[in-house]
Amino acid sequence: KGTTREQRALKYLKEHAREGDPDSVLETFDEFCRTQEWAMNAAEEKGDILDEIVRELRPTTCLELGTYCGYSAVRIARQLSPSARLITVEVNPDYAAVAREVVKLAGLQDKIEVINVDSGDVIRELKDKYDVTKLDLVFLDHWKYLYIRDIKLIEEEKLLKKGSVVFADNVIIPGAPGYLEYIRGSKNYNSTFYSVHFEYMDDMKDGVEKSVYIGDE
Ligand SMILES: Cn1cnc(CNC(=O)c2cc(-c3ccc(F)cc3)cc(O)c2O)c1
Ligand SMILES: [Mg+2]
Repeated sequence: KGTTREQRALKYLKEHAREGDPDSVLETFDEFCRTQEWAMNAAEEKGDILDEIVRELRPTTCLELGTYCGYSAVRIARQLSPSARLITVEVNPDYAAVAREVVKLAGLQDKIEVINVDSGDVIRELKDKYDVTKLDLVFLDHWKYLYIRDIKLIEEEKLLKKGSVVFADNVIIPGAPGYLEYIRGSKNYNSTFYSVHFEYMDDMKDGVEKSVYIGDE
């Protein structure tokens, strides 16, 4: 059919979601994934935990690694205060293009910046090029073997402060063993594991890990 799954999802959203309404975009995307085609959104139980973290933390500067189609970017940004913002990084240009459309459809383009680069490059530029001083929330949802590389880069750049939260998806499926070992073994974090269902699959279990930074600034 010449279209990709991501393009079909975007078409469905444009046809069925209420423009400018983030909740409608998310509900419609969940409907698409439940009735038409599965997609790797941090949805349902994972999204509920993400919602709770954002509500409690009230972050002003958020970083997401692994935008995909923008589902979790919209989920995070819909709860951000007026001056708060989310920088979301996607290495795949086709995904980034779809994500920008989804963000626009949700009316959140003033809160979300989608950057189409490799996360390893952009983390070093956040301070100088993206005017970031500290990150209040980091959401890891990109290639699972890169979680450990990128959290170390974030620490090296001194981008975390006491209370910053690092939230990681898929620590069971596909799994991020190196990352889990590192973050749980580090004295700079208090980590909590949540056993959750895999997105849109009631008979599969995954896990997410919430780590609060308590180390030196
Ligand atoms: C292509 N690509 C662009 N970004 C990424 C990073 N995300 C993932 O890899 C990812 C993968 C899965 C998953 C898919 C199939 C399967 F059978 C089991 C697990 C679930 C997720 O929630 C993910 O975040 C991959
Ligand atoms: Mg994921």
